[in-house]
Amino acid sequence: MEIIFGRNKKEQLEPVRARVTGKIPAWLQGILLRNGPGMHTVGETRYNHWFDGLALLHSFTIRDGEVYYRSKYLRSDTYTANIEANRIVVSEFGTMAYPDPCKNIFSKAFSYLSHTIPDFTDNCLINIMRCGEDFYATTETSYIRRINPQTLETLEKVDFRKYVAVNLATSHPHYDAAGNVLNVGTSIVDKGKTKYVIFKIPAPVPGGRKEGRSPLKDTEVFCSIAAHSLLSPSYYHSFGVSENYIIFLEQPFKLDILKMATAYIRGVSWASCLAFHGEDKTHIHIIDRRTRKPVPTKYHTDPMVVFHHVNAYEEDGCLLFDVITYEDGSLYQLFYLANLNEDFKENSRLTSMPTLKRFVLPLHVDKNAEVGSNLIKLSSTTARALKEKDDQVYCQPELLCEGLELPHINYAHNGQPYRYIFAAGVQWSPIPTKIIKYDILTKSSLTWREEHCWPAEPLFVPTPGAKDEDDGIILSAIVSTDPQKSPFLLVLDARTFTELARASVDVEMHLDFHGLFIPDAGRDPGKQAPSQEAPARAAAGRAAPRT
Ligand SMILES: CC1=C(/C=C/C(C)=C/C=C/C(C)=C/C=O)C(C)(C)CCC1
Ligand SMILES: [Fe+2]
Repeated sequence: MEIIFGRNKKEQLEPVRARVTGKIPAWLQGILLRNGPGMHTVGETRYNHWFDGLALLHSFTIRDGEVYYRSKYLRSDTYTANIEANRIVVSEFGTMAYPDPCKNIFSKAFSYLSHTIPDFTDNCLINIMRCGEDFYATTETSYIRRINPQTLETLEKVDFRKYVAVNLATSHPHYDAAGNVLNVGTSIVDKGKTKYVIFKIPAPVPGGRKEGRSPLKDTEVFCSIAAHSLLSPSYYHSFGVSENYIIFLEQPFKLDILKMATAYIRGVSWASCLAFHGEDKTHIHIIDRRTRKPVPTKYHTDPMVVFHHVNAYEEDGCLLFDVITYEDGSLYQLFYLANLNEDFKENSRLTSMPTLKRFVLPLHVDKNAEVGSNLIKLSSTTARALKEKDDQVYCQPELLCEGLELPHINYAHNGQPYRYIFAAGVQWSPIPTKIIKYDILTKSSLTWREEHCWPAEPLFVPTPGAKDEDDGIILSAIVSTDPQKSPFLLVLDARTFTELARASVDVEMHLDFHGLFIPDAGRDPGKQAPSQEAPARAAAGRAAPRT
């Protein structure tokens, strides 16, 4: 584990050609662009948590059967300030930093007494967001950094707060067919209110970037949801969308705002301000995308913690959504770097297994239905929704499968009926050891694994003209802890899970979090697909600009 978490990774600025074994399909042309932490120490100082590490972008450029790899640290203001000071001077999720107060790194950074919520880091290490022709590295604060997907250079810093009142925003936006981006963020005690804000970044005007127009300027509030508690909004990492609805889980895993406001003077991290409240329920908020208003029914379920939504769709007057759930908030505790060492097996044991669950909500509740009756009549599921008094519905999910994380689907089916989930497989620890294809219909799965190999989130890329949901390939960057084995890009046939090719590189590669595939211009694998009409397709499949 030392190889993965202990060392700072070197950048690979010059593209290095990979050794390809097997055959990469000729149609697969583009860039797999990914993000994750690569530097865990600066000078003599070290971060406490894996999610604190400085963002290292890396990419696999796939062209005519060849693969080129490169990596580059995101030149965030956080990175620059740390490197200049030769120590950690900006606080991250699990590490509170104490900079020289004379050096003001961020404008409002340390005016803790006048601002309840401090300015957060721009170390955007979690994912890549696509916004028209632009790509951004993202994290969960209000900052995103535009990047050049070809050279991995860092471009401007964008603060969502300039356009919409959010202090935090997820790293898992959704895209629709028109190229609009939908995301959700938390607005903390703004005008005496704490709310969750669903916001939309409209599809950019074609050619707008050339005129210096950023689509972010047109960001608008889609809908907002008042938080149940002013001083303890929920933490969330993603949300769900179906064709007509948005699903937002207000879960009992909460940020304590008063603790956050005093964290700096108390010498504790942001992570210590997050807590699971097993005594509270999970509120399920459903927004109608057509009216931009919450539906009148109040849905709730037992306390749980969800990081990743998988998908959602509507069927026979019901809204179905699939999420990976935990029984408590212990997952993030397992990623303290002190645990990710030789005693990893003992220190990082999962106490709550990630469990794929299907929730089914009745969209129209019969006023005359008896209290206590099950409102779900679908034969395909055992999920239940029990009528309670005062328009309330208590949801009992169907348990589908255990041990899945970092789920991915064929995005043409986002918000639509679907059958397959591609995911990383975890066993006793939260670090994935396999890649899984789970078939929701047959409840069976296919697995890829190899000794000493640690796979990243698998991404699905459809074959051009594909008719079937699983007609395509799976891409996953694999890190190896066997010194004899180089890291590689794995290409699997998504249908059979057989290996089509691997592209090995003799470089240090980091275990990443999330990313996307940018098909080459004119070679959009989704373009000819019949399922093209599915609402979410276009934005996910549009080609990258050439610079
Ligand atoms: C800095 C910071 C945060 C950072 C959270 C991060 C960095 C979460 C990473 C999650 C990952 C990587 C999940 C993987 O699936 C909070 C808690 C939002 C709020 C306070 C400031
Ligand atoms: Fe995630």
